[in-house]
Amino acid sequence: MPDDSPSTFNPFASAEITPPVSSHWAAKRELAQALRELSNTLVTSAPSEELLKQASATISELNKALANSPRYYGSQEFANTQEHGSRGELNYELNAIGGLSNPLSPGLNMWLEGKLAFGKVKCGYAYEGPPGFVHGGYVAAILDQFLGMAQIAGGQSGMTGTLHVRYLRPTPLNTDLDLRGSVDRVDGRKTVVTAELLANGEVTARSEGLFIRPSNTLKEMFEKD
Ligand SMILES: CCCCCCCCCCCCCC(=O)SCCNC(=O)CCNC(=O)[C@H](O)C(C)(C)COP(=O)(O)OP(=O)(O)OC[C@H]1O[C@@H](n2cnc3c(N)ncnc32)[C@H](O)[C@@H]1OP(=O)(O)O
Repeated sequence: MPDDSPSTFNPFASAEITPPVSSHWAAKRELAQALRELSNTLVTSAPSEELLKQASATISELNKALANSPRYYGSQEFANTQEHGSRGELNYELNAIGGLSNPLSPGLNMWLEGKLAFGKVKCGYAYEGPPGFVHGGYVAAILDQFLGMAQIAGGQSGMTGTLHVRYLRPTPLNTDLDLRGSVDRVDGRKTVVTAELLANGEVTARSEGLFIRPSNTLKEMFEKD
């Protein structure tokens, strides 16, 4: 069973995308990207009703075929198989905001340069809130995930206790967005991290997160009996 021992896997050492652990996960990344493209097409097109119904039927068939394979519910269950990589590797694939094998994730890429954290992401039309702009919930989620990675520079990692976001201006869709952040202070199990989200060099949102290293172990928190 996985334990709390530190993993050597570190996808945040550079801006390079870390390769998948196996050809299986390479294929999953490809399918996730195809599904992202499908989502983008669905929310930006007006096909005939007939074509829409045909697409639903085709996709339902595909879903049935995929569902008829071994199933693992969540990254912990995948990790327990010991055939799909470590918990860290699986989080890198399946995470809701950064996971390359998760079609709902906008694919946030993040890394550390010394004590400074950097990130890049682009949100297509499926992430629209105000017309032409990224939904504020996604902005907050992207910042949360980014702050959660940046806290590593403080020497520990924990769960988000509080997240504060100040939305300065709307964040545009289909635009390369940059993130930068750093640890403000560490106080016992608490780490306070700040970050900015930028579009075309302008800050669109500023945030501060308080991360708390839990009193219980990862095993207690994430592994079911
Ligand atoms: C190593 C662990 C790694 C975890 C995975 C890392 C993944 C990172 C990915 C990140 C990206 C993804 C991000 C996500 O999506 S993370 C998902 C969103 N966050 C959560 O679901 C967190 C849910 N909450 C908890 O699990 C626990 O309550 C935590 C772990 C937060 C604390 O439970 P614990 O039992 O350990 O705490 P304690 O009672 O001993 O209190 C300790 C101190 O903290 C203070 N306090 C407590 N709660 C809060 C609060 N909410 N705000 C402000 N302060 C709070 C408390 O007053 C006390 O202060 P003091 O009296 O000492 O001054």
